[in-house]
Amino acid sequence: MTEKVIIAGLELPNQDLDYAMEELSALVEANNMEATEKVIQKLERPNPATYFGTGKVTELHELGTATDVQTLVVNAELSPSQIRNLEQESKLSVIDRTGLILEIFANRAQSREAKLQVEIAKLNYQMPRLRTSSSQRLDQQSAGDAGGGYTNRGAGETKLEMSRRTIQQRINNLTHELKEMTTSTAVQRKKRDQAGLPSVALVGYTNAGKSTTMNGLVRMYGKNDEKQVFEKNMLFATLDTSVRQLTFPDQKQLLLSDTVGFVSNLPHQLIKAFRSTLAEAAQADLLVQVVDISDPHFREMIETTNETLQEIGVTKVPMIVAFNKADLADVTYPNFESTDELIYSARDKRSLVMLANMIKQKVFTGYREATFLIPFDQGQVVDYLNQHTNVLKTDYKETGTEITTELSSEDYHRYENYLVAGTVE
Ligand SMILES: Nc1nc2c(ncn2[C@@H]2O[C@H](COP(=O)(O)OP(=O)(O)OP(=O)(O)O)[C@@H](O)[C@H]2O)c(=O)[nH]1
Ligand SMILES: [Mg+2]
Repeated sequence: MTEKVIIAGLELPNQDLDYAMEELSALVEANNMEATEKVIQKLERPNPATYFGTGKVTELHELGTATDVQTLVVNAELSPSQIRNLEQESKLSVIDRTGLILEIFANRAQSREAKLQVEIAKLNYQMPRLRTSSSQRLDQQSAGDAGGGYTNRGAGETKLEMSRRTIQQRINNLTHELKEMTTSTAVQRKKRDQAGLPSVALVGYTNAGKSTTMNGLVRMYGKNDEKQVFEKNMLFATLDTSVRQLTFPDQKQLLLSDTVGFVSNLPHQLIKAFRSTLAEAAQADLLVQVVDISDPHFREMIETTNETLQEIGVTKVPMIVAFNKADLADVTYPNFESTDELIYSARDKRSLVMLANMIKQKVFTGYREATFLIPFDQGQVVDYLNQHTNVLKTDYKETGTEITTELSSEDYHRYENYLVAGTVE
């Protein structure tokens, strides 16, 4: 049964609380809960003790009793003492925004890497919050996994210190395990880089259609054995990075990656723990920011994505903004606004061709045409050029195979020795 909750937020100066509360409500739903009551208070600044003002806290307590709701979800990251005080005075079990997002991530994580990352983020969040029910909830979710036993309310101070030490130890162990795992991921990435293929990363707000776009492109340009990634109408369906190879009809190839989506104020514990997963975007030659143009708040979502990219240190990678789900909005598609902007639908083939062409135009800029004369005993070079470059013409001469082809500057330099005079720059 879905748990009913009260969502509550402070309207501080210069804040669009309406949108923040809508987002919070979607996050609540993503955590299998239902926001049946919404409470808002206008304040100059948060109350340091209970976040909300005293009168509002009483109101929350009464509302909980009247509607038989036991849980309060607050639209902010609260300090440990704020959670404790608010729980005591409202008699409600309090979850803050960070705790909520951590719960969703914990429920979604499938791979060992994602599970480790979420667990580390959770422990870092719990550490200063021992004895509050927010951390208890998280603890119950992973009972037996996180060690347990350290969130007992009213535990003695010594026991608390001991628990903190145990948690720190566990964080260290998990971080070590994760590091070993990500080292092997980094090695894989290096191998891919050496293969010389450009890489493109899909980024954007959660549920924008990144995975659907990836699957569409893979269906059209992937090898037959390339697996589809998980796509679903829910927040944070994807928590792992997947990489797929695309080969276009002109033989040009690239690597496309799909990764975790963003939401505003993504908890810093998660950003830190997911650094290696998010690194895929930082290493890319091109970003495609997927935006759900059918959502009235798409502008805020772009803002959120750009802010998050900055926070993870992705500032210099060129980007195409791809406005998806045009079929649900009242706009013409596919339609490119400029070389950096496209309106499309990930479910539409013509759209995907257009997106692919825009991507190709950006990443294959260093490509050039050249003619090589390959001696007959160098068959492997002919094979390579046929498989990896866009061969335009093949002639058999007395001394070898003459091939005119379009190729990356890397490949050009690799076979420079075979260049036919006249094509050398
Ligand atoms: N109508 C319509 N639905 C779309 C389109 N693209 C994606 N969707 C739907 O939007 C939902 C989310 O798509 P995903 O591809 O899983 O989104 P995502 O960006 O990968 O989301 P996360 O992994 O959760 O961050 C799914 O139900 C898709 O079927 C589109 O062009 N039109
Ligand atoms: Mg996804």
